[in-house]
Amino acid sequence: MYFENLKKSIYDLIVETSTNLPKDVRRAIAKATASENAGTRSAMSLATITQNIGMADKEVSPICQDTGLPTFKIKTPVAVNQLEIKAAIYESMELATKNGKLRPNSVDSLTGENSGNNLGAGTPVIKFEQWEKDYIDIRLILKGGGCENKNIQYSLPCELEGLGRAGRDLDGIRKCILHSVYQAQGQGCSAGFIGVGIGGDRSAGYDLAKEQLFRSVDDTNAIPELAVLEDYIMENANKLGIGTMGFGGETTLLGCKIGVMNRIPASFFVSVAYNCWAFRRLAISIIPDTGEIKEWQYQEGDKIDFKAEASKENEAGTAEEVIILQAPISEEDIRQLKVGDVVQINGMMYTGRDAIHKYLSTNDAPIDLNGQIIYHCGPVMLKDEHGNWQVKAAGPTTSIREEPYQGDIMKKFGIRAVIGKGGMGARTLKALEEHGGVYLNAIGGAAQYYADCMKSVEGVDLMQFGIPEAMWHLKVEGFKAVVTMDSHGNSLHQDIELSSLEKLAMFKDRVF
Ligand SMILES: O=C(O)C[C@H](O)C(=O)O
Ligand code: SF4
Repeated sequence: MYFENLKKSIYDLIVETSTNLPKDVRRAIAKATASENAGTRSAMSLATITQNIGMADKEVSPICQDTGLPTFKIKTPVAVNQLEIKAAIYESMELATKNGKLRPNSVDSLTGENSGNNLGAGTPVIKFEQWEKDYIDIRLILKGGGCENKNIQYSLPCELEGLGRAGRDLDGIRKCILHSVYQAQGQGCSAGFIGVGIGGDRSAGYDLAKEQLFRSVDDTNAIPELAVLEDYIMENANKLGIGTMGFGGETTLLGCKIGVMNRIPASFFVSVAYNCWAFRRLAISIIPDTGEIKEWQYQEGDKIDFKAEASKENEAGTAEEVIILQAPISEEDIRQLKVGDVVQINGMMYTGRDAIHKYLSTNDAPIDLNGQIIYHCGPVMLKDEHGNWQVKAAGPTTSIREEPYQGDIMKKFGIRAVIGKGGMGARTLKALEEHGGVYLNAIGGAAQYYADCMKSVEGVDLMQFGIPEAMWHLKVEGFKAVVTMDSHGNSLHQDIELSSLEKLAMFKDRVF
């Protein structure tokens, strides 16, 4: 019975972590929502984000389609069998994947094959420690790939754009942390949380940074200098004006937690783990005799119940002037769109992410893409009892990874719009101008909100790349996005990057 109970406890932890955002994270997001100016793109995005949190909770479905690299940190009393816990984790992971609570996310790095059940070499990550207490503590974080890609490690001393020299002292650390927020821009689905590790070697530094993400958002650092630094960063990183999704705005950072460990004389690392707003981490205490849950962690304070229904702000943001797009779209219509326009898509779109872009660069498309819309998205899909595919979660993925291919592919196949998040670079911008195309920024992490817009799955191609990477043919209704790169050479991402760099430079002078 112990093993069955243990499996159930871990399964519940996985489902809860994937679908129900912790109380402290909700409060931070509510605070950001309250401070954003009404009518801005950031306010509209936050309204979508909070609605999405409510929907995930209500439907017990993933908050974001990228359920990340599941990382378990476990503390056990001395006599507990750790191998049994590992076995229970494997079985629970498989079941949670089968039930659509986790996306199959474990990919063979050499062959590209998705294992389909979230198990494989190095996945999930499981780390054990022993302790003197009489219960088992299991912590889980589901940290998505987009924010993981924005982690950064500095080796001091170094030169930082906008900030100049960062030396081997508290002030140098301050500069690195501010720079880490700047370099993430909106790509890790800002506003984000950061965990910082000072010291260690390269791997211990990152471990320490990630460990900070397990601290409660509301706690105060026990080391006075670091408590001051955390407050300083929270106040000043929010002056960078990057805002939600990088649309500009008041809140760029939702939390900053800093830890320190010793280093060796030659090395001085500052490691930063960036986590998106979809900050999914929870913990349980387990009774070692029965395997049952004794207590859920992170339960302090009020729980803000975000509504699963559209709010006024969300409607207001879209109602002012929504442009309806329906594919196939003509070049003429696309050239009318300008940065800042809010669009609503009705009709067909086709998913395509990393594997598809690489494939399309050297192969024919499986369907006619002339005038069509490509959606950078790796959804969570499940078959219903009739064998039909259902979209379970389907927010955008970070588009910049497709930068080497995007412009050429749009021209080659006549694609008129791509949807993703975080924006794209100069090469794509040039192609949008030459060919007549737009980049549409969807709200990152709003996987339930977008899944709800998907009215039917009309087909799928290239399934050999696995569920997240296949080309899904989706019929949508009321799919909201913002034009952030147009065919006239304008890019909101470029503008925000420049203006935030100018603001970053205001923090050049010594503070500590
Ligand atoms: O893999 C995904 O679906 C999204 C990813 O987490 C991202 O932020 O790009
Ligand atoms: S899509 Fe955004 S919210 Fe989802 S895991 Fe990636 S960074 Fe996080």
